[in-house]
Amino acid sequence: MVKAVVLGAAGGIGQPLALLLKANPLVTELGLFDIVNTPGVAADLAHISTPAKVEGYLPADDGLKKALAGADIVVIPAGVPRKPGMTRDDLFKINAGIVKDLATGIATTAPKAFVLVISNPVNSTVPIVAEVFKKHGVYDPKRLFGVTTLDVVRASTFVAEILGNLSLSKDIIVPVVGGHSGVTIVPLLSKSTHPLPASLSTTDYEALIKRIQFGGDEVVAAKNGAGSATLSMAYAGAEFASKVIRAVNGEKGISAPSFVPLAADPAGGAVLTEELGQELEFFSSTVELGAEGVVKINPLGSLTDAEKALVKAAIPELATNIQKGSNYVIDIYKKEEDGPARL
Ligand SMILES: NC(=O)C1=CN([C@@H]2O[C@H](COP(=O)(O)OP(=O)(O)OC[C@H]3O[C@@H](n4cnc5c(N)ncnc54)[C@H](O)[C@@H]3O)[C@@H](O)[C@H]2O)C=CC1
Ligand SMILES: O=C([O-])CC(=O)C(=O)O
Repeated sequence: MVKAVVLGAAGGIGQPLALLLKANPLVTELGLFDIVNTPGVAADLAHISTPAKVEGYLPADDGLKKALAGADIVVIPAGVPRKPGMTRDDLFKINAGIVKDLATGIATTAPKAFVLVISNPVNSTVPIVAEVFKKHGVYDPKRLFGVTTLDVVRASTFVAEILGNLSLSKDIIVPVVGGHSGVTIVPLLSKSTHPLPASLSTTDYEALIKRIQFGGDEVVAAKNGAGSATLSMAYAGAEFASKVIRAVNGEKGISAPSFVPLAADPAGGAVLTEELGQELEFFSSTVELGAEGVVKINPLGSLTDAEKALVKAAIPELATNIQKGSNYVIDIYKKEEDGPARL
């Protein structure tokens, strides 16, 4: 029995993600929460002949609480997407508050759920969820994930394109580490299951790295003001959610890159910190999954000089993004504790 909940379920990602979760036979209950339109989305999905019982909720009448009651896994694609010319960090102003409020709902209603954060900027929204959970005394770093699967999916696709065989893409695994924005996205192409052609020029190699790092911009530009990746993200989110569900159900040997707290695996986290040469509270690396969430954070291992340079370039922005997310919540709680300013 698995109850999956989507927060932001009526959106561009939320709807196709809910569809893919409804199509997953391992999901037996599907809770859909959004500030608009969830009754319609739920009624529509409920006619699909798969096991999951679907229910849609709006904020009225404690809808968030009802949606989250008994949740095993909560996926969060709530929030605004980018328009051309914006960075993911430009979304912080609006999305930070949305994610903080939803995280508060999870902390109070479903504190044991696995939480998969899609809302951007992921490098900051995951720390936001962590701080909310810490405040409520329910923080389990093994259960919190920033969804970076779309970077992995893109890397597989773009490498398959270069190899001239798209049908290979489902087997191609390229670890993509770091974070989820621009230079913080670090594809480790030397570790691809399918090596690039030896004839690939340095220019083409660098173009491939850039394309993986800025794949999101490609979609934002093509949508021309109508949002960012939704369908590929729904696919990626459903893939990652399915891995977490399978691992929780006892399947062994499941791993995937994800932006996780290094505290989820202190020993693995220490090795990674040594490799990075700097302490970061969160980093995306390949993690091994089990019934309780993260079992092991894998080290980066041996890297080419070019990859070492990419990791080095990612760290300052990543550190800033993480701090921004944590401070946002810490400052709010501090102000609440201090009480209203005296006149
Ligand atoms: N992690 C990743 O790789 C990716 C992340 N994203 C991010 O996902 C987020 C959603 O993108 P889209 O689905 O395209 O946007 P969208 O605007 O189509 O949908 C967002 C949904 O969130 C809902 N929402 C807003 N405030 C809410 C609240 N307080 N509670 C519940 N629902 C709320 C809206 O009503 C809307 O239905 C954006 O922040 C985007 O940047 C997008 C693509 C990839
Ligand atoms: O680019 C965006 O804003 C959405 C996103 O995170 C992606 O497509 O990777």
